[in-house]
Amino acid sequence: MSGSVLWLASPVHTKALAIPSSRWGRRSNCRISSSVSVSATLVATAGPRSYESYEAMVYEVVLKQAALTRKERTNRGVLDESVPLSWDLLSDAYERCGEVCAEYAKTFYLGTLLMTPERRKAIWAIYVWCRRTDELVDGPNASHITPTALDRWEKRLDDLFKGRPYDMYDAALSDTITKFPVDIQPFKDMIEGMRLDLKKSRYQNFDELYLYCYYVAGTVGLMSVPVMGIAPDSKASTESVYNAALALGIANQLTNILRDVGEDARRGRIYLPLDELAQAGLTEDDIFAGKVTDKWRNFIKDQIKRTRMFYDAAEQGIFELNPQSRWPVLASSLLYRQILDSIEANDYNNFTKRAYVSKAKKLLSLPVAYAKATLGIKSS
Ligand SMILES: CC(C)=CCC/C(C)=C/CC/C(C)=C/CC/C(C)=C/[C@@H]1[C@@H](COP(=O)(O)OP(=O)(O)O)[C@]1(C)CC/C=C(\C)CC/C=C(\C)CCC=C(C)C
Ligand SMILES: [Mn+2]
Repeated sequence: MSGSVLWLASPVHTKALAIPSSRWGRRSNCRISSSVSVSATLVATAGPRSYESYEAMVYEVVLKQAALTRKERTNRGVLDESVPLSWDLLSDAYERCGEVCAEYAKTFYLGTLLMTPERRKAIWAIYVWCRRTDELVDGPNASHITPTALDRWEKRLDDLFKGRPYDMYDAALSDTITKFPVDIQPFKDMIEGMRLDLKKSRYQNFDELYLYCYYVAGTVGLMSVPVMGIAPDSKASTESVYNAALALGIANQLTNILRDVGEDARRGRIYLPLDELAQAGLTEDDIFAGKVTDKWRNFIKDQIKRTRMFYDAAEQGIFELNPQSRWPVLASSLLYRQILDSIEANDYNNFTKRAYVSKAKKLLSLPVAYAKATLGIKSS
């Protein structure tokens, strides 16, 4: 990781299932345990001070993003440097983003069709940038990706935010940021997550895992809210909506992690809090052995419980979004959440059985989400 490094104390969560934040309604028995280095990006965002947890640092990013939206900040100071694109080129660029989105995320793409054309195009552009970033470390060329390549990708990001896109997809995002108060920080933080992934394959506690989940998925929530918009009649604070967006990203990523335990272990990676693993009487070798025991079932039950708490925290916020933006978010949240049900149905064998949501269930989720979103039905 480049830049300065700040040392801080990270809390031990004596109650394994706690979501580590006073914002989630509790902060239990934090004890100072160990020192860990903090990302330069977050230090740059949050300033040179120490935090009791990574989660507290991420919260500062949330506050900053919410403040930017509240003031309806414009990125426009930079526009003088930009090369204007013809309307034809731009609409082509957005169309291609839509095609990529439809190809990789069909259900989500369908949902975006309900949004206003401006919003839908902007979400496609953000989606494509995120997908391309993820492909760098997860795609076919992933083994060739180095920190230098990520630095180059970040330089490209800086340029497109200054109105100097490299290609069509970048041009769409470059245009999007002139129309919506989207800030560069969550994009930079996602790249930081990819850097982290290149060098880290173990997470000592949930706070470390939380930071990773923020980088690669919570950031998506923060990028999306300025485009999706908050309902004009919403009484919720801007911060609470951003918190919900962050929570949904974290919930999605934790779900991915629980689904992919076996696959990740085969790549030598463990995205689970090692301290909680030890508390459950399990070791890394148990994961590599891939045996479903009662200890494992109990451990995964606890991880699922916490993940559902993040979904619950997110759901409230979905109803504060602009009405046309609610459906795709709710649909994707319902769909993703069902992966957890599937892990349970597989009797917690996430080593060799892939948890998935059947086509029929996916199809059923769409009208359910639509009804909930339009009638404002929140889960009990
Ligand atoms: C409606 C909606 C879901 C909008 C988000 C659109 C968008 C910009 C998505 C980008 C997703 C993406 C490509 C992220 C790159 C990193 C990554 C792959 C993260 C994982 C996604 C799942 O993808 P997949 O299953 O393909 O994973 P694999 O690569 O196969 O492992 C993530 C788990 C992150 C997804 C995170 C979100 C979709 C955030 C959702 C939050 C919001 C849209 C905010 C909603 C607002 C409120 C107030 C709740
Ligand atoms: Mn991926």
